[in-house]
Amino acid sequence: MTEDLAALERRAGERAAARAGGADRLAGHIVCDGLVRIYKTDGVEVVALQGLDLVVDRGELLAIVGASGSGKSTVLNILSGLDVPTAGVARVAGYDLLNLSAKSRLAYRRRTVGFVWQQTARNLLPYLDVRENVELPVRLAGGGRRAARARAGELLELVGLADRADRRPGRLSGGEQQRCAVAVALSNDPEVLFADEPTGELDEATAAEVFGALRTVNAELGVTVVVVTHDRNVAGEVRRAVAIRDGRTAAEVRRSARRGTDGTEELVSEEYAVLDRNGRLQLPAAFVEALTLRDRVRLTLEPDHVAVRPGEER
Ligand SMILES: Nc1ncnc2c1ncn2[C@@H]1O[C@H](COP(=O)(O)OP(=O)(O)OP(=O)(O)O)[C@@H](O)[C@H]1O
Repeated sequence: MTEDLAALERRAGERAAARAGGADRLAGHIVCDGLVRIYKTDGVEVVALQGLDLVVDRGELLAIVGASGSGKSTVLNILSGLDVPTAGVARVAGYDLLNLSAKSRLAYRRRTVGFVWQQTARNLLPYLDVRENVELPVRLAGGGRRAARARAGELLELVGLADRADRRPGRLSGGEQQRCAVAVALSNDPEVLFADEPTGELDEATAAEVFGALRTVNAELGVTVVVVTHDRNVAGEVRRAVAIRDGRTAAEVRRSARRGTDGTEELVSEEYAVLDRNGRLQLPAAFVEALTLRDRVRLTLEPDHVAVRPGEER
C-alpha cells in the first residue's frame, strides 16, 4: 500500500489541478484561520474551537484525528455548512462560510460538498438498491435517467461495487455499505468529500477497504477528501493527518516518499507540532514514550534545530 500512496497522491494532484483549470491549486481549497465556535447553553459558554488553523490543498486526502470532545464534529459541521462559526475564517472552494446567504448555503451543500456519515442508515435508503441509491441524488438535482445510470455505473466501478448494484443495503456488509455511501456522496460530482468516522463501526480489515475506496476516488476524480476520526491508526491510511486537541490543531503527521539506497520507494513519516505564541509545543506521545521523557527534559539549541533529551545524564 505504501508505494501506491505516493502514486495515488500524484494522480489526485494532477486530476485536481485539471479540474481547477490548472489554476491556484495550492491557494487552499479549504482554509480555516483562527476559527472559533462558542456554544452557549443556559448561560454557560463552551469554547468548542479556539482559533483553529488548517489549510487543505485541492486534491488532498487528509485525516483530522482527535479524542472525544476535541472539536472534530464542530469543525465538520462548520465545513459542511450545517453550523456557523462564531469568528475567524472558514472558506471552502471559494465559499465564505461565515457569510453565506440561505440560497448559497443550499447550493453549497447540494453541489460543492458530499458527506459520508458514520451511521450507514444516514447515508443510504434501505428500500432502494445500491444503483438506485447512487442515482437518486442525480435525479433529484434534475439529471436525466441515462445520465444518472451512467454516473452510478462509473462510481460503483470505482468503489468496487459494480457486482452489488442490484442489492439493497440490508444485504451488504458494513464495509460495502460505507463504500456505497462514498458513491452516493459523489454522485453529484462535489469538489470536496467529508467523511465523519466512516469506519467507526468496522473492523480493521474492512476499514482498510473503505480507505482504499476513498484513496481511489481521490486519485481518479481529483476530489478533496477530509476524514474526521478518533482512530489514530487512520494516520497510516492517508498522506497527512492533523491532530486536533482542545479545539486547536495540535500536531500533524506527513508521509512523503523517498528513494531508498536500494532504489525502492520508501515512505518517510514526519511529525509536525504547532508552536503557540508563548513558545509551547506538545511532543507526540510516541516520542515521549520512546525515550521515556519525564518531567524535566534537556533542551539544546543547535545551529538549525532544537534537541530534546531526557533530563538526567545518561
Ligand atoms: N451544541 C452544543 N452545545 C454545547 N456544547 C457543545 C455542543 N456541541 C459540542 N459541544 C462541546 O464542544 C466541545 C467539542 O465537541 P465536538 O462534538 O466537536 O467534539 P468531538 O471531537 O467531535 O467529540 P466526539 O468524538 O465525542 O463527537 C465539547 O466540549 C462538547 O461538549
